[in-house]
Amino acid sequence: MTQWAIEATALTRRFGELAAVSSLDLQVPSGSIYGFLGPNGSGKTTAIRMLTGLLKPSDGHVSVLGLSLPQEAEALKRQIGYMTQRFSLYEDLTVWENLQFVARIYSLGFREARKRIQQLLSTYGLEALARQRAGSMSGGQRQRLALAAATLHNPSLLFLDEPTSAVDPQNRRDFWEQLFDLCDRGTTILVSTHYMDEAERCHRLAILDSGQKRADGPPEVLMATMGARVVELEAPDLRQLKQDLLGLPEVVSAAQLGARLRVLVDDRVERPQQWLAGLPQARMATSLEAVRPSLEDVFVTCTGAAREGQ
Ligand SMILES: Nc1ncnc2c1ncn2[C@@H]1O[C@H](COP(=O)(O)OP(=O)(O)OP(=O)(O)O)[C@@H](O)[C@H]1O
Repeated sequence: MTQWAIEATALTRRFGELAAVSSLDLQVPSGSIYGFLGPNGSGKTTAIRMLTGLLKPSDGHVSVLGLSLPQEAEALKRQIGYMTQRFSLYEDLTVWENLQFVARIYSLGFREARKRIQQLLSTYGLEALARQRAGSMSGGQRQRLALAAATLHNPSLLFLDEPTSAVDPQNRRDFWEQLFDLCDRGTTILVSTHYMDEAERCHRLAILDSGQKRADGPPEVLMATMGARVVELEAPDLRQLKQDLLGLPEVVSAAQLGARLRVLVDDRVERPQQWLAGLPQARMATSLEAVRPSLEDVFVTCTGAAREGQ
């Protein structure tokens, strides 16, 4: 196995005037869970489609599992699994029939298919639903079926495009347990999401915005090196305080969270807590607390989202 499951250099896809993905450099380590974090329209699906060989890049080089794309896309197909954003199985077929259909696509023999399907039904808690039509299942059940279908042929690389957008928090947690199980068994996973908590579970991630990669690395490194520190304030008039603080060049962003104001202070300010406490704008503050950064803070600092949203 090569060190990198995916390597891309200057990967670009244009649709007319629009650069949906622009000069993307990427290295995804084998055996890890790698995240694409970005808002709607940031280019996550377009990048994934290029990395699966389904969409031709306008520019750049891509190698996936040692195969050059798009030239070797056909050879790649059997080695990857792809769970698309929308449920792409047959709603009129039962769970069993859907999996049988996928097994036929991968030319599994009758016995082999039956064994593998039974295995998958057990892994993904679908045994009792085997004879149920996919169209009548809940979001979480459909998602488990889609994951079973995407992994039926034991791919070494799995692409998941916003897999948890239609499921509740408990199902999301269970789903991530299943991803870690797959990863423990050696599968490399590339997963796109716009949920920050989900991105934080990845071993590494790339932050995408308007088709460009703004940052990449392990979540804890991104949080430690984002160039700002976080202080939460409590005060009587948070809306006014927010406006006042945003006028200061040292303040990267300020966002209200319930009764608190979360302030990102440029890390050139040595003691952000004391600095804020000494500002006349913050004289009414009743509490000031330094807190751990989140990926949302990283996102705000590297995309400039906070200032645009003022
Ligand atoms: N086939 C296409 N033709 C024209 N424009 C496209 C096409 N596919 C995507 N785009 C545009 O490219 C940009 C990136 O879209 P993409 O679907 O890759 O983003 P995304 O991050 O996956 O968004 P979402 O979270 O909404 O799925 C968008 O502006 C989109 O409208």
